[in-house]
Amino acid sequence: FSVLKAKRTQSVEDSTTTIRPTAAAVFNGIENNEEQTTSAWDTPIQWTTEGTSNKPQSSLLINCETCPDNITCVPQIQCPAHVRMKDHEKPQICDLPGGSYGYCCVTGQNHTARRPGTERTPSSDFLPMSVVEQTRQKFEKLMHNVAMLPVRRGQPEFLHGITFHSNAVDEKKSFHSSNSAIKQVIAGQLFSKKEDIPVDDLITNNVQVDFKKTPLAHHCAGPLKCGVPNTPYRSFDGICNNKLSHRSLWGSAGQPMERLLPPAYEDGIWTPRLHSVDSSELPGARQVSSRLIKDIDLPHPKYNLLLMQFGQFLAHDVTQSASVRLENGEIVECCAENGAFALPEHKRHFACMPIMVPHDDEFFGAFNVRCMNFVRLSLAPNTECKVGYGKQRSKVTHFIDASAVYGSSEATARDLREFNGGRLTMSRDFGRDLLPMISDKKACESDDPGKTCYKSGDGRTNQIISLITLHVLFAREHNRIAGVLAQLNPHFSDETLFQEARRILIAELQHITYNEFLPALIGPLQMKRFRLVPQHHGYAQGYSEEVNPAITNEFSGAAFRMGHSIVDGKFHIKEEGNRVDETINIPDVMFNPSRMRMRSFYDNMLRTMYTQPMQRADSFMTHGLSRFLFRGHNPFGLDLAAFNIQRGRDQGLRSYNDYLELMGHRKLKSFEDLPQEIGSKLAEVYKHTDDIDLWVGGLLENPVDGGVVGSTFAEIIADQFSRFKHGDRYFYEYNRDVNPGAFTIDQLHEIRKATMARLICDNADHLTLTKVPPSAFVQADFPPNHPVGCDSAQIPVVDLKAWRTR
Ligand code: HEM
Ligand SMILES: [Ca+2]
Repeated sequence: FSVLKAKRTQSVEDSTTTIRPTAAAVFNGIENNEEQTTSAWDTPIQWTTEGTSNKPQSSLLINCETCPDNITCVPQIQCPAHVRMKDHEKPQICDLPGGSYGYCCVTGQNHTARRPGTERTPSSDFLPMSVVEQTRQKFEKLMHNVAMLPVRRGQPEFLHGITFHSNAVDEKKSFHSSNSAIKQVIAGQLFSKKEDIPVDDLITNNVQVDFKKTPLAHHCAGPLKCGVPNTPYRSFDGICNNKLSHRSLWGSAGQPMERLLPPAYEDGIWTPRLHSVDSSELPGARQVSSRLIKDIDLPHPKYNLLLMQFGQFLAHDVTQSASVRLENGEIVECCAENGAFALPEHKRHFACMPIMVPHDDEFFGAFNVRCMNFVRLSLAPNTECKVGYGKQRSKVTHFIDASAVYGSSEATARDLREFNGGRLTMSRDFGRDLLPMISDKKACESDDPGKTCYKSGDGRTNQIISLITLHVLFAREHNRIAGVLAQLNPHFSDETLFQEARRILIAELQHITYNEFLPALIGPLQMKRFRLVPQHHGYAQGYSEEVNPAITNEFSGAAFRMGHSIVDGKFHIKEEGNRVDETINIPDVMFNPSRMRMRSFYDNMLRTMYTQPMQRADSFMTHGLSRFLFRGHNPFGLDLAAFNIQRGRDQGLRSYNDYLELMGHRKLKSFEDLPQEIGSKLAEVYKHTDDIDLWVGGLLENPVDGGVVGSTFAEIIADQFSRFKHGDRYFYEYNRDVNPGAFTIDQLHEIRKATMARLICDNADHLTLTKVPPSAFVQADFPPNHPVGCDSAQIPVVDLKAWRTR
């Protein structure tokens, strides 16, 4: 939005002037809702007890380095309590790196801290047994009184279900823990209705009712004892990253997603946002998608498909939600007769939230599709044993720890290891190393023996062939490192070689993420503001055991799904010499990786990715994803844009407007606050600016300077990567005081040479790929990024001699 953008950059620029005394002055444009309670999820500091408005107008920005202990200067998005404050209560503003400003905030990133004294105490502070019994009855009814129709193999919905699959053991665990969480949610719904608890108290965790002594307490976690707190290698499941026993589960597999703002659940517990602020129904997800998310080909002028593909690989490292499943592990079906209609409500599974397709739909109408299967996400039990809203479960470790390579449990890692020379198991194919084949039928489309599907640490690997290519690249890099370490240190055991290679690979992945990928995506200002820039020398500071590294719903449900817009509908596979050999439509290579076996395909795919432009991050998406997703052999597929919109509502994301406010911007009061073209498009679909779905609003913004996404997504993404850095004790840049597996300064120096280009050089087959652009996420013909030979000084080598121990 150019208008919006102008307003926003203006406020940032303003902050560079020295006379910006109070938050109130800066934010005088922000509405204040007098009716809102002052209950908050964070505790910002007021600079003087009388309130900031008493500060002399000429005072300078406060530099938080001079603040008292445990007060930090954070971007507004990391101090969400300000949203509920009146102007004169707003926290003191302070200097952030990059010439921008933030808020002095006491609790840093703890977004759920309550203000003492504001808790609401219902008639009892424990859950009455009558509610527990009602819960049991309701749950039984939900589980057994409905048609348990599974989705059939061969349907696009089946492949969609694979997206949430990990492995049989984890699926079982997931099923039981999600059921416990659903029971807790039902109890919360019954209890809050009985006690007439306002939604606002529920969504701000302001109700102190525990169910410790009831059967619902099955999953209430006591503090976990972490055996040796200083093991040099991170655990596979991410447990015990945080040394404090009551936070030892933070960031580990199976832990709940957290949130930047309270959920928009209509009942305060788990009912999705389905209504406009004027109480009418929100426009359906498919309507929004078909009206606003068109397929227009706008290639990005600078970045290539490798950036897109690295983004998805990274997304799968840090987040995997799971949909609610049938008891036997099968996928829930909410529609009937191949999507001709939705099952009647009394027959539907409780987790059904089908996407209704209008009869005159521009595409699906012709196929008589009126219903698209959509199943709500499973939940994680409330570990504090308190009545509260449902939190979505993520199955993978939240940290950036190459869990997509090694898995998110020790058992998965074991299954992937060769137990020889520290290596991961690979399959040999025409003398090349590819991933091992998979035997679990639930992870692949077809039983056809001619079709291969591959196994890695992540269940989504076969989703698209370019993703498999990156998985091969990282698995090969692990084995390459293990091989070099074995030569340098012949006395190393298989276990030491494996763990050391893993530690180095994770460090390379983290370095490439923060050094190459993230700056391209969110631009230099956000990198500085959120303190994400890697250092050139020495160890980094900034670890805090207060920072929860958890994925936020806003990140997984909206901001990082910007990636769906940068996908191109086709791969133009070119052999050397620029002759187009094959154009592949992406639905043809979803869960259909047989091309991987062609001898030069791996090289060709890598080259295509760094040569072919990605698409711009905008409100356009290829029909390959919005009409033909996972079509298999069917004439039509699914609509990923509609899924993203429906998923945001399932996850309780608030409207786009609320996130503008969170970042300290003015809310949109009417569609006229937007440039005419965008405003009128949105007004055709939404009734009110408070209804706009976050994913849609975020994609409509202009990119930030030097970045790919608009400022709302840039901030949500920056906040997430700040959690991954400041909340991960094993982050590669930390020294021994923090990180028990810290690198020596010489080793760190080598890790900092890691680039995506070097990874390609070291792990390509070099059959048809000879030269690589030094900035591998930038298009190869974007000057001065001309491809060079792998022995060029422009692509430095990570010298593993720094790991020689004798
Ligand atoms: C290349 C083609 C891609 C396909 C076919 C694909 C497909 C999907 C599907 C089916 C889902 C689940 C949708 C739902 O039911 O909610 C999903 C989720 C997601 N996708 Fe993609 N995606 C692609 C690329 C990307 C890229 C490039 C990114 C980021 C740069 C990305 C980021 C995400 C994220 C963050 C989620 C949510 C994950 C979770 O928490 O469960 N995707 N994608
Ligand atoms: Ca991970």
